[in-house]
Amino acid sequence: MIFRDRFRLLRLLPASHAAVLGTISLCLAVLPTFLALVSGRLVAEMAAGQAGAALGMLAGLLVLEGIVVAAMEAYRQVVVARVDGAIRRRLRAMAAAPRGIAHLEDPAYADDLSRASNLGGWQNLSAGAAAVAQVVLMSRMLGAFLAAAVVALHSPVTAAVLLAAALTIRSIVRRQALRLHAVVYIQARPWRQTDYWSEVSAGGQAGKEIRVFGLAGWAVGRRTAQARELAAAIWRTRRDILIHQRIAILLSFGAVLLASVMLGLAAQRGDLVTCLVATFALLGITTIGMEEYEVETGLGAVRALASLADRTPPQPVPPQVGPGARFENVSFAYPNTGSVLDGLDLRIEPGEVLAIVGDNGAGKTTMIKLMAGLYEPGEGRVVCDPGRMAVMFQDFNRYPLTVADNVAMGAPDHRDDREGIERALRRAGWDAERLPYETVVSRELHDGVDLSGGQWQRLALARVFFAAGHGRDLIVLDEPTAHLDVRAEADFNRDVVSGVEGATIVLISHRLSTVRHADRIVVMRGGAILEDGDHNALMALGGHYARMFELQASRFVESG
Ligand SMILES: Nc1ncnc2c1ncn2[C@@H]1O[C@H](COP(=O)(O)OP(=O)(O)OP(=O)(O)O)[C@@H](O)[C@H]1O
Repeated sequence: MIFRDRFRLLRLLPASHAAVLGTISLCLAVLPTFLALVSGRLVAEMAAGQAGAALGMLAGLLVLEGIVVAAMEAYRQVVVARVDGAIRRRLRAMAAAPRGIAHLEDPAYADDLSRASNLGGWQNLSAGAAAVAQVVLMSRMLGAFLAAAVVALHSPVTAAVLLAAALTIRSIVRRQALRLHAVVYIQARPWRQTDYWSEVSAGGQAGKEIRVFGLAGWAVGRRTAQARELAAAIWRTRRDILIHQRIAILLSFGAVLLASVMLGLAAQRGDLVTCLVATFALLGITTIGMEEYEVETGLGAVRALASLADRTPPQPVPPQVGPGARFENVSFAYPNTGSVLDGLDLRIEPGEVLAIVGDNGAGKTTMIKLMAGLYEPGEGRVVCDPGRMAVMFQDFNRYPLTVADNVAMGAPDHRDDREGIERALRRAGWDAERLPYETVVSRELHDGVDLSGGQWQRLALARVFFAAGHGRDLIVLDEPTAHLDVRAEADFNRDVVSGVEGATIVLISHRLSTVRHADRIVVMRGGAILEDGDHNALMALGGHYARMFELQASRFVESG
């Protein structure tokens, strides 16, 4: 297990980087031994009154050591950034690959995602740093063995004792690193919550409500309290580890004592080389803790990455079905909800304008998500080709780009089709005089402007029209007129509902004036279809739709 994990770490390093890194860290690991040998020789030469070659070699080695240390520091940063960058790219690709989004809403998946992507952040779970540390660690172990071998030439017993002390200290340090890491690792979820409160208290998104309700102090306080609690667990473990350093300290002390005794004996025998080598070997082992900690913490990111890769759902082949769509006895529930759709049967005929209405939470948006393949049904079958769909969700995306680029997102391969973009915008009723097509729509970006709710909605509609212009013939609009004024809603009914030829249109709306001209209206309740027919038929039926329509109409009569 340990070896497999560590091997995994090494495999993160591109071969060329691993070779250079291995060479540099090997130099760093063996240089102390050579320095010791040359120093010993220098002393011997000085004693014989003929210092010369050794002095030059020592100076050369010291310069070399300086260069290698500086090279290691610079190169280390390059490799860490490269490995962590590659992992981030892999994570993004892995998270974006599945057609569905169920995995993104799974808290355990989100935990691993933040463990694997919080590279070098507060948790210091940097896989790159761990991979580098693993190479350094191996080189240092090799260096320690080399030093011990030189010591063994003079005193095998001393070499064995020093080596045993080194390995024991290493194993103690490793266990301590593991303990500390375990505390950090389980904190992925609470730290995500803490990040949320940071964003709420200081970010722009929630700023309006935070000010209106005077929540700033409360949000900052909540973030601080949570962060303190999490940090306290780490500090408790650190303190505990510090208190339990006895054995490591005793061992180090014993090893130093042994080296000192050797120093005395060696000095008496004039055998200074041995004691110098022993001292350097000791110095090598006492600083092994940092790498151990980096390896253990970085392994957390690597394990999370492996677990994400294992859980990435297999990719179903997108169905190549004709226009329209079908729900065949479909039942569906989200992980923590009861049944949302219950044995739903619905046929959406090619070329028809179908409206779906129903109370809040009736399952209308869920139907769209199933059609788009964002979730798989629990039972039954949804026959629909997501590749033919152009969807405007209620919470459509607001890209911090220009007006034209926002539209182009509907068919990114055709972003050069300026004419098509402008046509789509005109059809969505865009006021190009007030907001030219090159206006950047983002309040965060320099020179950007924010849009009103209705303007954003027109932009999202234009995106769908642009997609439809490039071959998407199943248009789905979830609450397309929610933010539009009355005149714009009337234009919408004229231009969209009756103006699109050949395409199938699915409209979801609580505004019954938006859907009354649809070819067919289905009324959803409790995850199943309650009523089905056109406006006149449903009015004649005098059921749920008729009551909702009369209620909305009477409100206009009263206020008019
Ligand atoms: N991602 C989700 N995870 C868990 N439950 C969800 C999720 N999305 C929706 N639900 C639940 O599924 C039910 C149906 O939601 P859905 O959005 O489909 O309703 P809707 O008919 O579109 O409602 P509305 O008219 O309010 O937009 C709701 O009870 C909601 O709580």
